[in-house]
Amino acid sequence: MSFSPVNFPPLKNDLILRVSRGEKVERAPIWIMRQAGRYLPEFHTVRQHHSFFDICRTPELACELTLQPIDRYGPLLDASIIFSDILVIPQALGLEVIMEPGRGPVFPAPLVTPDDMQRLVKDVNVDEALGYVYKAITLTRHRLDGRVPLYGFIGAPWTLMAYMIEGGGAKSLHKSKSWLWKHTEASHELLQRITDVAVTFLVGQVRAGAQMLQVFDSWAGELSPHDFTTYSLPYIKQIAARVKEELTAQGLDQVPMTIFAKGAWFALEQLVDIGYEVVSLDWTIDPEYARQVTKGKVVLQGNMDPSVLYGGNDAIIETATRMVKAFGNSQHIGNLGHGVLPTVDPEALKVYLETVQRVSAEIRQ
Ligand SMILES: Cc1c2[nH]c(c1CCC(=O)O)Cc1[nH]c(c(CCC(=O)O)c1C)Cc1[nH]c(c(CCC(=O)O)c1C)Cc1[nH]c(c(CCC(=O)O)c1C)C2
Repeated sequence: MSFSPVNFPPLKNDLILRVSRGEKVERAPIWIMRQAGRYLPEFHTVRQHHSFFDICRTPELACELTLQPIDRYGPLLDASIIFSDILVIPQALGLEVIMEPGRGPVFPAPLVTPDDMQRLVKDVNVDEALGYVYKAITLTRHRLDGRVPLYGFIGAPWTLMAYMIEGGGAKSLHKSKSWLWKHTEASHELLQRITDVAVTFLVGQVRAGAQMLQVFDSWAGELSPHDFTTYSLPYIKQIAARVKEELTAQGLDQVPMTIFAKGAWFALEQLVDIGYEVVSLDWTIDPEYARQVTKGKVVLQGNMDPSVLYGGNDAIIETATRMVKAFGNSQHIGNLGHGVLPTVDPEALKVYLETVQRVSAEIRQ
């Protein structure tokens, strides 16, 4: 069945959109990074029969997995995020990525020297290469039936550059970081090429039906403050500005944008001024400190340590309550400080969702 990105069912829960616009709301909305994924038994049932990237490329399957946590947790989740991966951009740029069981994503032929950039596709036709994500988004908007809004997302240029050079997840990023100093010009060229694809891709996701956008700079905290300011910040700033311009140019409505620069606590003051409505925090940042630094200029998202979900219900309730109170009745979107881990008990996550919704409502009364 094919669907068009028109006549979407009316939204029944717009809490997260209202808080992102800076409106006062009755409680904190909540969603979870990686809420569709390996901790859910229903994910493994589908995954047994299909490879990871086949699922991403098959709108029916990507839609099904996106809906799994929404079906399971019902009103305890206030947003959905399209099932895909940040590594679809390197694929669109011409690099092969395979998902190895137990190991995660692997690039059989990563970029080793700047000469390897010749292997990248020059003028990527983003809408053609990643049109399968758009189709999954459009289908999911219809199937969600307005239950919650749908996020689109990308990986930030620095994080994607690091994957493209390291060839997958890595303990230290010395290969990709060495480019920054040895091949400075080529690094900027690579970051710019990723940025150009990212802008078109995000706008395409909104055209297809995405109602919010998140940029994952998962490896931001691997950079020194100076290098983050030089090699990440200008590009994530450019992305926010150009997406907004392009949405207007194409006659599309603006959507709230979130930046998650994991580990970049040192850059918090800069992150509020680069065009994102929401700044997502990892658990190493104290919410009260974040409120002081950001001065109400952005909505804050986060940020319990995902490992607390292994600590038993008492610890989850106590930690979540403390966190919600520390964010206060300011503009807050509940989430974890990073993605939910693959071996978490889905019932433990439920306790977290319930606690954030309940306590955030209580403190707003
Ligand atoms: C947003 C998202 C991502 N991946 C997936 C989603 C789906 C939507 C959701 O959040 O529910 C599915 C998603 N992506 C993946 C899986 C597991 C695939 C499987 O084995 O079945 C799922 C469900 C595979 C994947 N993809 C990636 C890894 C990490 C590897 C490493 O650095 O060691 C892994 C393990 C790269 C990746 N992918 C993503 C990030 C950014 C968030 C983060 O920092 O965690 C990153 C770094 C983003």
